[in-house]
Amino acid sequence: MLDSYWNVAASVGCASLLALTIQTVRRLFFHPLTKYPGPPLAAVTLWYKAYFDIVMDGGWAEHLEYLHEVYGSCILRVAPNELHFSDPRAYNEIYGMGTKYTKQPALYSSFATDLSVFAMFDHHEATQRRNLIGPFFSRRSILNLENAVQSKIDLLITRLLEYQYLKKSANLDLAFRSTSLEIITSYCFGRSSNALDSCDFQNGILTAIDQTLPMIWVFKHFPLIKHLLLGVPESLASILKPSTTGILAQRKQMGAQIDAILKDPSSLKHADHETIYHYFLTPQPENQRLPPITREWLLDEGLYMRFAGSDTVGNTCTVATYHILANKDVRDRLAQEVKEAWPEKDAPASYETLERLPYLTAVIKESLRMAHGIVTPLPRIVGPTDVEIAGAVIPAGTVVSQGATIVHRNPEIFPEPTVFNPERWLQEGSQDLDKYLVSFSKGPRSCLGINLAWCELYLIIGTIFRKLDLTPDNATIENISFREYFVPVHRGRHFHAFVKPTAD
Ligand code: HEM
Repeated sequence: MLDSYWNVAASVGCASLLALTIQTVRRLFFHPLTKYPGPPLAAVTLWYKAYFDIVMDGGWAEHLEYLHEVYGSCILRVAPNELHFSDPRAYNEIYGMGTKYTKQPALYSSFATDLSVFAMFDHHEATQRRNLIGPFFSRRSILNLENAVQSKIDLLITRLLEYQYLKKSANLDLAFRSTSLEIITSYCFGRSSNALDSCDFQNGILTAIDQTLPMIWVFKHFPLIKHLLLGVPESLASILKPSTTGILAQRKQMGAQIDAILKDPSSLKHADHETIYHYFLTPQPENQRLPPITREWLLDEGLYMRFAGSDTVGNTCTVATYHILANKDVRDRLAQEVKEAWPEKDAPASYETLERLPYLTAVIKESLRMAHGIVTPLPRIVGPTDVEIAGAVIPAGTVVSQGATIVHRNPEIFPEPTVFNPERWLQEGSQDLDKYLVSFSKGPRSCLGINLAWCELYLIIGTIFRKLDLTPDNATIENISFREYFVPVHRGRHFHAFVKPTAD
């Protein structure tokens, strides 16, 4: 009896080994991507990438830069069925207008917001959903709700000014993330996150986001874990893995808000301004009818919006402030320009006034370049037929991507890429650089919140450097170095500064 078990086990073992050997040989020598250079291990197995994502603590984007240097090629095979491009002209061919490549489900399902527009794969469905949400983030809507944004920035300034009496420096990383979180929560949902009221800007939602982010690589490479942790009762999931409590707490809190609205949609009439719920719950024209709007759909969309709108803007403001304070010339020129346009600092300055300032605009563009926006290369599946990218024929079904960090750090486009140099955006012919600023991505799946993001960046950076005199507290570049968890995650000591009001 025991013998027959051993025989079965040995046969299964041999068959598995044989299958693995055949797969390895096929991937190495007979795969359509064989002609592209890259690490052989990456061509054979997805565990190569998993190692850099999980074990190297969000180290994939950094490793890609190293690989392009080592192999000296602008197209690399970085997984059995995946190519990464470093030639910046490829960016438009992968993501630009007119492309209809599908987002790669393996990555976009890792965020536990499967029903959001962000995680939609079908091009037609995503376009329909974007058309529904788009007007809410149009420039006109942003201008209408500018006061709601400005009032949160005024609160930020008040909170930061308290630090002059506390005799300690303020954590600007948390302060900016709290501000963008508060803005997106109020703008989209008509509620306050209370993030700007919490002591030293420490608050539950940011903690939950920080707990959730490291899980995305685990969920991507081990999807079963995601289903198990999110499928079991809440109390059990948090015992199994405390970092899921963040996701569960967020779902619970926003779920309660959605339940209240679905129970009594007329409560929306009392909101201070329009929210995304007004858009979603307004009956659509017959010819554009979307699938029925469910609680789960609203929940996934809301959770993604809150994530998309908070860390991205907050991180860009932190990177901007770090570099402006580290460069006296930049700081002086910026402060002077803003002061000239906004002489009475206690009177409000509008977004439209600030966006006309050329130096402030250049500072924001340079900050977006150095903050990158989303640091994970955004994977797309090409098809339905073979296509040409960067002059090479790419077989249908191949996953392709180009990281924003690769474009933003290209010395041929941005000489001395590690230097914060707003002047590069003001030189003759610099309009051509705009097409290489890819922080918001490009084309049909580019950022839906871009208008709100620009408005926030102008108002936050303009107001900070008009009203506050900041002195960095032991700042080093490590304060803004990051690990790649889709968005940049700052691991070390956060960027802190002492705060005083400006003289006039
Ligand atoms: C500096 C700030 C921001 C940056 C750099 C940024 C960047 C990006 C990028 C690169 C994408 C494409 C992601 C992908 O293809 O996987 C994206 C998508 C998206 N962003 Fe933003 N974003 C910012 C702010 C915002 C804000 C304030 C919102 C408002 C809610 C927002 C909402 C979205 C949404 C809904 C998508 C998904 C669009 C789709 O999949 O079709 N973003 N963003």
